[in-house]
Amino acid sequence: MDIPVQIAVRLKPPSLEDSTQCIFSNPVTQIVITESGQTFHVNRALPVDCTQVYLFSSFMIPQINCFLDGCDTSVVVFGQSKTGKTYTLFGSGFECIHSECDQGIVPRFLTEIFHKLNQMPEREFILHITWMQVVNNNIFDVLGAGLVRCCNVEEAFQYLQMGWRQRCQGNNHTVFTVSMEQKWVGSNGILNHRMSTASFCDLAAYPEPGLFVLENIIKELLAGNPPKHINYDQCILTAMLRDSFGGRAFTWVIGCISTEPEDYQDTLKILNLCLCCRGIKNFVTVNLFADNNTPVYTEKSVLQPADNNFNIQFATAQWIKLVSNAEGLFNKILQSKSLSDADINQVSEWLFLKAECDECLSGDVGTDNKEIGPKQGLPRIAEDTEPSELSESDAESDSEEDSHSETVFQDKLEKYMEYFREKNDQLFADRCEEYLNHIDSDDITISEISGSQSLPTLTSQSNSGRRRTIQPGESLSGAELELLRKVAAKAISPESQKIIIESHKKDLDPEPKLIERELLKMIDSPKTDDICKKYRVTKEKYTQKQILARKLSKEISSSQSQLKELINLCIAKERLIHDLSRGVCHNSVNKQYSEKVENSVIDYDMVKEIRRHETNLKTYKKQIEQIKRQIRKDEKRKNTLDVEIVKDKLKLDELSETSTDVKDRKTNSIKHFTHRITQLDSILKEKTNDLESLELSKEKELMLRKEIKNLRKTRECLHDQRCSLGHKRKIYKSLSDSEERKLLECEEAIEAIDTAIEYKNNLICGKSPSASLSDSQDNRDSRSRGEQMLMARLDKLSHDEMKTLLYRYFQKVVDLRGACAALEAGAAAAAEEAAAWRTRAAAAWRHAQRARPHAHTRHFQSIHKYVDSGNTERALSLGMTTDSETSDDAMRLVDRMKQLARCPPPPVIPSQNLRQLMPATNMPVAKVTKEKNKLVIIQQQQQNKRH
Ligand SMILES: Nc1ncnc2c1ncn2[C@@H]1O[C@H](COP(=O)(O)OP(=O)(O)OP(=O)(O)O)[C@@H](O)[C@H]1O
Repeated sequence: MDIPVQIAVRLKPPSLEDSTQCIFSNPVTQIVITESGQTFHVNRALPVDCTQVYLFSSFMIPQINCFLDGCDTSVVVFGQSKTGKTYTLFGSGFECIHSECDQGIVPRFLTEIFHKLNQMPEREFILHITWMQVVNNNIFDVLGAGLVRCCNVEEAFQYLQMGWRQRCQGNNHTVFTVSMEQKWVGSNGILNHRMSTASFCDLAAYPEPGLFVLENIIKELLAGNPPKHINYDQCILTAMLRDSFGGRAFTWVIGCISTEPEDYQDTLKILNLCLCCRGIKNFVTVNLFADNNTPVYTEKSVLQPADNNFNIQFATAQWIKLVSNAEGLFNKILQSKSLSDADINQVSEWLFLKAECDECLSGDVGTDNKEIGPKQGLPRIAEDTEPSELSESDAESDSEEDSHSETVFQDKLEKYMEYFREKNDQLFADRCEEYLNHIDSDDITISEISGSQSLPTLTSQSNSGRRRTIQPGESLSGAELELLRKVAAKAISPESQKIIIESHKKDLDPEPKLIERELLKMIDSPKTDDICKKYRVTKEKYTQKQILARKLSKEISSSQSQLKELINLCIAKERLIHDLSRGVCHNSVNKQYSEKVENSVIDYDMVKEIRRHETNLKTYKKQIEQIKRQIRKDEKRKNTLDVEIVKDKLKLDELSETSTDVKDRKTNSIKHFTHRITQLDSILKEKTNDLESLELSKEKELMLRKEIKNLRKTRECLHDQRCSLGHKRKIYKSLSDSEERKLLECEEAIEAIDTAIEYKNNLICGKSPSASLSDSQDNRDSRSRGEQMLMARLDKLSHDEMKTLLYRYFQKVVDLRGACAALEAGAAAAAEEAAAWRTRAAAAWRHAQRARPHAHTRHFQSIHKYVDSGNTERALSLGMTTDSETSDDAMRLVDRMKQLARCPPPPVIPSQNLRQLMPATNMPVAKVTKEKNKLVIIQQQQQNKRH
């Protein structure tokens, strides 16, 4: 099985506590990160304070189990000088003064191996150690005795102590090897014979030449797809590490690195080399001996064939029971729907094979078999059922013995029944628990399955077990494959296992993974886009590979069932041939000569028949070979696909992790920026408002100034008009009515324009126009209710309405002024007339003085006095009382007075009073002048008041 080289990175603790660290590791995410942010994904990122125990337990247990199961293992330590390579592999030393806690991987490995072997007394083992050093491409045996046999841990430690003392110090490579041969008979009666080697290599630091050669080989291996021939014999080191890189060992590479900034470049080099190793795939297999898996019978069983026969029959019966139990259990598990697709396939296949077995056992195999007899037994152990026929013949020869053996048989039957029932129940309970644990946590330790007891059950679970019957020792058994699969699963790190489970789960779940959805939804950015793209491409590949793997599984299982059919046919044929041959022999040996002649024709036919069957058998065997080759090819392809799927899954996970990181960082920065933007936005809004108001006020000011300018122009025009009209009136002493009105309009308009200019000036100066225009509290208080209502109404008028109203008032004012002027003129004429009359009255008086007595004089004097003072009523009343002899002039005077009394002089309306018609009666009057480019505003309200 292809298992990638596994990588662990160990950081050497900084020499000083407060010294700066330029490399960090995250044991949770298994990432080593440099100060520049460069990340290295490894299988184990060990913490800087990682103890020797932690290091050992974090990845060496699966290696030990693998080694015990017959696989080669390897630990290779890379690193610059003084980074703890030797410390990691061996510890600080093996003298009494050295603490056990400091023991490195090698002593712990030896301790654990001997401990486990002690727990498995059924295993015979021979364990050897070697300790070699490569100094300048020369090999140097540290122990001086080549392979050294160790029977127990104490012996091993003695050699360790010795080697530690004898080893060469300096920059050289050290290779420590433990090789072990094991033999044991499994509870299934199968002899297991395995050989495994564990090598531990403490590599020299750069620039040792062998290291460069190794580096090149690693790169060659990495680039070689399909694998090309690698020349390992370039130097001693690479020859020794042949199995560790691109070979058959289950390899862990440990990168020992320094965290000191001055070693940064060297550290990066080591990390990159480690990462290169990660891409190498080793083909790990169980090293089986050529004589493995052949049934082994104990002495007793050889001596008592009848008992053995019985045992086999009984075992067959129990086996059938066991298989039925398993069937029930599998059906239950299938119904629970908690299995992945691959598991469902496996279980379905198992059930299918079971059904086939049932058919076979019920005697419906074929006509050939039927001819032979009813006792078929299981196809795989068909030859073992032969002794049953023997027992028949024995029965004929010795019937007495039979009756005795029947009682013994009954006793034994009961004993074995009890024993098998117990065993069966226990086995199933164990398997069931293991299986459920596997479903729950996917965390079966290899040690659980590596024991000899677990093998039969695993064989029963695996269809590949059939291959053993076909070609013993040539390929791996189902149990072994299962074991390797689990070793591979263990070796891939718990994270990868999770991924596999996830991927299985996902197959059942049509909903895409959350992270995937999230990833696809991610915010657009070049980096995220790239990740998304990569993720999609990898995902597509991954899905295709999964489909292909499933297809291959199906193909394999159909080939296997085909194979099974053919094997059954072969067995049947062999039996037939065997029986026919026996028949021929029997004829030729036992019969008389005459009978022989009689039967020679029959024999001839039988021989022909045998030949025919033999030809058929050959064809079947050829087909079997072909199918086997095909299966092997498919399985290899599937294994490669499986590894690729796991790799893709890892890649997908990495990508999703990266994208999550990017996304998190992005979200954080987006949050930060959003906050900042909100802040800036509010500031901007404030500033914009200020600016707007400033701009507005500037614009407004400009507008106002423009308006004032225009108003002034209009005022000038009006003023000109007024002047010309006034001039005309001066010249011609009077004006036409329309001209008079025009003059008044001009004057009023000029006054209105002045007010408007004053108003706009107020606005420019920043005085609230409303303050000047709107009614102040005083005004409001002083107003009558009617006025207040009127003001309220005016406030609600629209612009146009206000314009119309103002225009009307303007016309009214002009009208009033016109009327006023007319009245003034009338009054002036009347005054003139009164003066004329007074002159005439005086003349008349003088005339009367001369003609009348003094009494009248006083009377007329008082009349005149009242007329002069304007008290016409009084003058009139006096006039009434005048004598009848009063002159005609006096009478005319009286008439005129009466006329004047009926038309009193019109009241003079000062023009400024017209302003009171406007709502703002106390509008401030400001005089705006320019003085050295500054506006000087003189408040004139007081003056107005005085007016
Ligand atoms: N993780 C660690 N914890 C405690 N001590 C350590 C650690 N790593 C290394 N040391 C100590 O650092 C020193 C150097 O370690 P070691 O000799 O193992 O380095 P090295 O890489 O094998 O060096 P060289 O290449 O020269 O053989 C030793 O004294 C060892 O005890």
